[in-house]
Amino acid sequence: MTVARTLYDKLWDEHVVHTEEDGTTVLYIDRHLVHEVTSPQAFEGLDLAGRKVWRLSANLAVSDHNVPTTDRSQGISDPVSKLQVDTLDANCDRVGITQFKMNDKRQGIVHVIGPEQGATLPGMTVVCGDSHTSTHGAFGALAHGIGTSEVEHVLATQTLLAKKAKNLLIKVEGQLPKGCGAKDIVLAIIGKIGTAGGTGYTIEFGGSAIRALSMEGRMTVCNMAIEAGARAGLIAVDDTTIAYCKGRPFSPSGVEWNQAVTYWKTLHSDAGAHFDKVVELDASQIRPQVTWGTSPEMVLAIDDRVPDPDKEKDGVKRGAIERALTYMNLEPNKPISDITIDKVFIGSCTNSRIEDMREAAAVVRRLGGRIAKNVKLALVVPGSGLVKQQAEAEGLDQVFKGAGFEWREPGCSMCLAMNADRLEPGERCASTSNRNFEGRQGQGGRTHLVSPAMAAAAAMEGHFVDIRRIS
Ligand SMILES: CC(C)[C@H](C(=O)O)[C@@H](O)C(=O)O
Ligand code: SF4
Repeated sequence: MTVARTLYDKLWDEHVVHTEEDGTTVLYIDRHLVHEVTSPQAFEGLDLAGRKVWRLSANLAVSDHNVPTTDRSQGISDPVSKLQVDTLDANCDRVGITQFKMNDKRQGIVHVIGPEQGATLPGMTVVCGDSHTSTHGAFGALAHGIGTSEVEHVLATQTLLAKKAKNLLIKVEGQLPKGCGAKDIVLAIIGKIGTAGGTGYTIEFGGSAIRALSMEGRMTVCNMAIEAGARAGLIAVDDTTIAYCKGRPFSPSGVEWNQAVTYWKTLHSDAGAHFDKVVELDASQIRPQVTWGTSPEMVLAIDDRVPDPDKEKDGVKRGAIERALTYMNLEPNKPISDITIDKVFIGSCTNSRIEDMREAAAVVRRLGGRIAKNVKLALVVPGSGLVKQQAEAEGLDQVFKGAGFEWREPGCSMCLAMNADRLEPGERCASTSNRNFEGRQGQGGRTHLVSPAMAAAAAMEGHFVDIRRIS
C-alpha cells in the first residue's frame, strides 16, 4: 500500500537528489528567477570561482525593484538604481541568461512575469532571491525565496541545500461575501495565525473558497504565505491551473502538453495525508480587511475600530500596539472607516495582475467622478508590460486616468522605496502591497494594506469605505 502524501511531500520527493542523515537535502531546482537586487554578488562569486551557469535555460531574469515607472526613454536618473539594472543587463548578456530588459514589453515584476510566461508551471521547484517567490506555489509548484549565496549555488549547480518543513493545511470553506476577495482571505488568515503562525511549515491552502479563486487570486494568497511566516505556500492543481498554463510561451505543447497534464493532475494531497497542523476559516465570515499597524498581522475589518491598548492585558502586546499606533498616528477606538489617506498605491506582486486592475477599475467606474481632494497621488502600476497592454485594450487605463489616477510603467514601484515612487514622512497610504513595516514605502510613511477594490474606493472617497456597500 502506498502512503498517503501531501502535495508538499510529493513535490519534495520528486526533487530530492540526495539526503544526509540529519535531513539536509540536495534539492533539484527546475526554475530560477533572477532580479537585479539579489543577483550581483552571486554572479561575481561565480566569476571569482571560475564557474559557469549549470543550466542556462532554467533561468529567467528581469529588473523590477529599481526601474522607474514614469517615462523610461531617458533611462534611470538615480545612480544606485541605474547601477543595479545595468549590472543585471551586463551579467545576463555575458553569461547568456534570458532577460526581459527594461524596455521589453514582457518586463515586469518577477513574480508576475514568471507565471504569465508559463515559466512557472505545476510540479516545478521554483526559486528566486526574493521572499515573495511563495507566489508561484499557486501553481502547485514548490516555490520559495533564497538568499544571495544560494542564488550563486543555484546558478552553479541547479540545486539547493534545504531541510524539509512541516505540513500545515489552511482550509477556507464557504462563500466569500460580496466585495471580498483573495486579499481579504489572506489578510484574515494572517490576522488569525499571526506572522509567525506558519514558521517552520509549508502551507497548503485548500477548501472551497480557495478552489473558487482564479489563478490571479491564488497568487495573491500564496504571495503572502511568507508574511504568515511560511517560506512556501501551495495550492493543488485543478482545471483552473491547467487552463491558465495552456498556450503560454514557456509552456509545453503537443504531446509534451498531454504528458504534463497527466502528471499535473496528480499534484494534490492524497485523501488521508497527514498534516502536522490544520487551521480552518469560514469564508462567509470574512469582511473587507485593512491593516492598522506596522505588521501584516495588525489587521482588522472595515467595520472595526482601531485597537485600544488599554484593553490589552498582556504587557508585551500592549507595548506593541502603543508603538504601532504612535508610528501610524492613530487614536485608539477610531472607526477604521474614518481613517483618511494621502496616497493610494494599486500594484505590487500581490495585486497588479489583470484581475486586480479590473477589480479596481470596476469600483472607480461604479463610484464615478474623480479621486478625493485630500488624495495627493493615486498610482496604478500594472505588474508587467503585458498586463498593461491587456488593461489598455480593455480601456481600464482610461477609467483610471479619467478619475485622476496615474497610470504607470510596470515594476515594484511604491511597494518598497527602492525607486522614485515613495511616501514622504508622515504620509498615509492605502496600498495593495504585502508589507506595512515602518518605512517600507518611504521613511516615516504609513501603510495600510487592503485589496484593490478597497484601495480604489479609498482613493475615490479619501478614506476607507466598506466595499460591501458599493459591490
Ligand atoms: C529586495 C528583495 C530581496 C525583497 C524580498 O526578498 O522580498 C523585496 O522584494 C521585498 O519585498 O521586500
Ligand atoms: S512588488 Fe514588492 S513585494 Fe513584490 S517583489 Fe517587488 S518589492 Fe518585493
